[in-house]
Amino acid sequence: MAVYTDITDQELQDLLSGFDLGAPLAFKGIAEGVENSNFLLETEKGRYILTVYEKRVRREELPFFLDLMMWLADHHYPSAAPIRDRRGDILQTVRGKPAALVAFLPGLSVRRPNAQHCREAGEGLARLHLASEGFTGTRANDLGQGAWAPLFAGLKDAAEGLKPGLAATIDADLALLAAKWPKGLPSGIVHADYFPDNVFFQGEKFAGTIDFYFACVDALAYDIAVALNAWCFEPDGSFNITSARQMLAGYESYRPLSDAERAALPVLAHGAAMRFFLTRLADWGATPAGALVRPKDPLEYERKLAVHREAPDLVLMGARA
Ligand SMILES: Nc1ncnc2c1ncn2[C@@H]1O[C@H](COP(=O)(O)OP(=O)(O)OP(=O)(O)O)[C@@H](O)[C@H]1O
Ligand SMILES: N[C@@H](CCO)C(=O)O
Repeated sequence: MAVYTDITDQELQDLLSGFDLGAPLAFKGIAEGVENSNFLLETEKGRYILTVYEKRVRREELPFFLDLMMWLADHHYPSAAPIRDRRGDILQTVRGKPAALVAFLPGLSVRRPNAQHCREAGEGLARLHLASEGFTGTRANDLGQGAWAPLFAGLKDAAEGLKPGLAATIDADLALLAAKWPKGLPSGIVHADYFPDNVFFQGEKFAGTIDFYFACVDALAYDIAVALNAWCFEPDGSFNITSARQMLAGYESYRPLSDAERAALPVLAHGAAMRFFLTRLADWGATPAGALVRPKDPLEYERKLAVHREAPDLVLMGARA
C-alpha cells in the first residue's frame, strides 16, 4: 500500500495547529496509488487528503503543482483545492518531508471504463486544457521524448530480462519516435498521467481529476495520447476503437483538434506508451521483493507499444468521426 510515511497523533496535532480546521475526527492511510503517501483526514470542518510527497516529486517543483491545482479550483475545474494554513502557506513539512492538505474530492474512479466513461473522460480532459489557459506557471516535461533514450540506456538489461530481444526492439522504436516526433503542435498545461485511477465519476458522469504531480507544459494532444492508451485498451490487449472514438468525441465537444493534432495521434500514442513502459520498467527492477507497493506491469505497456508499432492506423480509426 502506498503509505511510505507513518504519522503519529502528535505529528498530526502539530500539523493541524497551523490550520483553522478544528479537531481531527478520523485519520487513516489510503492504500491506492504508488507514488506518494496519502491519508484521509476528517476534522470538525470537513474531509481532506493529506499527501506526503515521496521519491519522484521534487520539493522545488511542488509550488508549480500546488499553484496549478489552486488555479484550476479557482477556475471551476473539478479538482482538489489545496488548503492554506493560517499564514497563507500550502506547503507543509511532515517528518522532514514536504506535504500538503487538499480538499477531498467526491466521486469514484472506475477499474473497467466503458465507452461512456471514455466520452466523459475526454470531456474532462478538454475542460482541463481550457481551464488551464492563462496559468503562467511553467514546467518542462522531464519524461518527454528527449528523456526516453537516456532513460532506456540504463534499462537494457532489465528489458532483456523481461523478454529476450526486447532491447533492440525498443531501440528501434526510440529511433523512429525521435525521427517522427511532432513539433509545433498547440501546447499548454497537460496532466500527463490522465489514467482511470486519477479521474473520478459519479455514476457515469465525470466528477473530477486528481494527482497533478506529473503536470507540465507539452503538446495538448500528447495528453489525449496518454489517455487513449490508458482508457481504450481491453484486458486482452486489443484496442477498443469505439472507446477511442467516444473519448475523442467527448474531447472535441469542448476543444476541437486541428488536422495536425489528429494526424499526430498515432506517433503521440506510440510515444506515450514508451513513456509508461520505461518508467514501469525502471520501477520493476527497483522495487524490492516483498515491498508493500506492487510495481505496475511493464509488459502491459510493451504490448501497447507493439500495437502502435504494428498498426498505427488503429488510433486514427478512433479519430475518424
Ligand atoms: N483530493 C482527493 N479526494 C479524494 N480522494 C483522493 C484525493 N486525492 C487522492 N485521493 C485518494 O488517494 C488515492 C491515491 O492518490 P494519488 O493517485 O494522488 O496517489 P499517487 O500515489 O500519486 O498515485 P499514482 O499511482 O496514481 O501516481 C486515490 O486513488 C484516491 O483514492
Ligand atoms: N499511471 C502510472 C503510474 C503512476 O504515475 C502508470 O500506470 O504507470
